[in-house]
Amino acid sequence: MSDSLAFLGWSGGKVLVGHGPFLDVAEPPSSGAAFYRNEFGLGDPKPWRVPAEWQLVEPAEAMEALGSSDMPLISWETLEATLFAGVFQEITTSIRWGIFEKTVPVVVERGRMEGGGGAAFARRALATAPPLVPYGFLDPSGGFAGMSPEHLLRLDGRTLRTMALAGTARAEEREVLAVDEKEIREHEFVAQALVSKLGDLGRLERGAREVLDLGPIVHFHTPIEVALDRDESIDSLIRRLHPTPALGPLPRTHETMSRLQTWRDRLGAPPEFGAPFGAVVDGVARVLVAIRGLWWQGDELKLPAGCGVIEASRLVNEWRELRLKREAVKARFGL
Ligand SMILES: C=C(O[C@H]1C=CC=C(C(=O)O)[C@@H]1O)C(=O)O
Repeated sequence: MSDSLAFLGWSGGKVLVGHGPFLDVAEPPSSGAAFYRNEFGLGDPKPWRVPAEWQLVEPAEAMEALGSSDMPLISWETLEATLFAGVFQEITTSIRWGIFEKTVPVVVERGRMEGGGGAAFARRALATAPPLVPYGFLDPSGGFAGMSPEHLLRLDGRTLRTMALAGTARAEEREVLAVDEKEIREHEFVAQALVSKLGDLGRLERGAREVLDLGPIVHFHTPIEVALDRDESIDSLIRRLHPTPALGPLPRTHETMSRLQTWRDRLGAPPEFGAPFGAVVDGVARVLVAIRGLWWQGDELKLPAGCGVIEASRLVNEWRELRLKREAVKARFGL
């Protein structure tokens, strides 16, 4: 047994826990469990990680197994707006030139930890309640843990479920979000892109756009379900969907992806931030979008957040939205 561990909120209130060492493979096993971990650009040829041991347990049991280490003390660095402002400017120029309709830069707040955090972060993530889903991957040198509100997909037999999640406001601004044209437009880019990416796979049902409450923060949410005409592999569905315009560029081309990757690298986004993270258990798959989390390596901590930028976006508002998302993550982790 090694000290590496992965977890993911599963159906029925359970959590899937996998213990390393993990065997990295190109395809998911047809029975048993494997985790899916990849980078944003999906460059890993063996993204499936088969654990040496796995269980589906109650979150409390998974938390207990992580021990009782204290939360680390964190000294956060002041986040300078200059770098983001430069990227924002380049994005708005690209939008005006017609290269993008929408893209999603990522800003990273950095901190230094005193007293190691992995297990304590994972325990906090596991304490979350739906609609947030806990996820994480830890080894002795580093890892990530978070509570994501966004499923990239859930696949059970020929039923595929996904969602558009984009458009953000503070809880107090819930009413105005519901009629905010810019936020609706931002959301509709995502919902309509999903409909057009999936429409040829079977009978698609798009649910109504509604406001999803996540405590201090609210989003527009549209559920989408497809009754698939034939069996589809999880990997091909992941590639078809990721990144949706909730995290990626619209249109999604080699060129727009590479521009986004350059901005992400410049701003220091962790490679797995916004990437699919999921698992398969006996052929049933759940794949999240890895957002609202913490990433660490040694004593260095990162808290990334992204924001959708469209033509109507303004720097000050996006900066405020990024802070809101980071504050929501800090509050959930008790930081
Ligand atoms: C990219 C993030 O959020 C996504 C999910 C919900 C709303 C979003 C938005 O309004 O921009 C983002 O698409 C993040 O939390 O870092």
